[in-house]
Amino acid sequence: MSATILDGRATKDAIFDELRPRVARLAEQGHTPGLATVLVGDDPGSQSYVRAKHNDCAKVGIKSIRKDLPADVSQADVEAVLDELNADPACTGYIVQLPLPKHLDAGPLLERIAPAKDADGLHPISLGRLVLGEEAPLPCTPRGIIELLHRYDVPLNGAQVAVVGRGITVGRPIGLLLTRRSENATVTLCHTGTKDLAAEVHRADVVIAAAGKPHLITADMVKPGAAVLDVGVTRTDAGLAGDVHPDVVQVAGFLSPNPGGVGPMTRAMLLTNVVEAAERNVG
Ligand SMILES: Nc1nc(=O)c2c([nH]1)NC[C@@H]1CN(c3ccc(C(=O)N[C@@H](CCC(=O)O)C(=O)O)cc3)C=[N+]21
Repeated sequence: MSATILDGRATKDAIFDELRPRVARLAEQGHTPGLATVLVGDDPGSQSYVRAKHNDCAKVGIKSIRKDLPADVSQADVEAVLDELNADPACTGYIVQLPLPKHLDAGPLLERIAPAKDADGLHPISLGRLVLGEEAPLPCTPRGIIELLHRYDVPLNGAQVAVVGRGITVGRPIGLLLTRRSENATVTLCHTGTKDLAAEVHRADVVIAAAGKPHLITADMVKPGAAVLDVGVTRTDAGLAGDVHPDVVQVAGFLSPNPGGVGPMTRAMLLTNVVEAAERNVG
């Protein structure tokens, strides 16, 4: 038996089909949503991600604004660009593409984003609201993971979930979403200090691998029939490697591959956050 593949590309396309009429309605009201990206430097990976986001916008009718800055841009010049976007009515929401070059202080820049324009859902105000259960833009990758599971009818209510990795974009926030009453999962957050990772993973109905360690999750660790989501990705000499060993497909009930799983879902949720922000602005 082989796992059912949780197809992030097809699901992203389905979500785009749902966003298109919402964007058209906003446009008719004179409120076409706009997504801006701030990209510093010429890292090829970051450039290709940003390009994909602008292509996505074109597909659903969202206006997109690119701010590409040189690798040696000053902190003050980035701040000026953020202030400009905060004031620009054509920009509904925006992201600062990470990672930033080392000479920039990322924290104060990310905090400078107007919370109402936080498309990533990673602003301290947004994360604080998530903890408090208040309405806010949600972090895109965790939201994409949950959306993918819902669309394939993978049960979360009462499920035991093992999250592997405590990063700010995925591992740290996803437990907050999964333990809301609407999802009702029980979550264990595993990390490098976890004594028996194999045991924690083995009792899980859902495994979210977001550690950034190639092939960390092996077939023997997975409970037969579990849903496994490969979120981490690492560039190795042999090419891109996910956190999940390829043999897991033989044991899992559902598998979200990398690529083709959570990455496209992250982009779909970014656009969803922008459309929701535009709808909030119209009231
Ligand atoms: N402020 C900020 N927000 C982010 O959301 C953010 C970021 N910075 N920095 C980098 C990471 C990475 N990330 C990805 C999103 C989609 C794919 C994606 O769609 N990947 C495709 C493959 C794309 C390809 O082939 O190049 C897939 O998994 O199938 C990948 C990676 C967002 N990030």
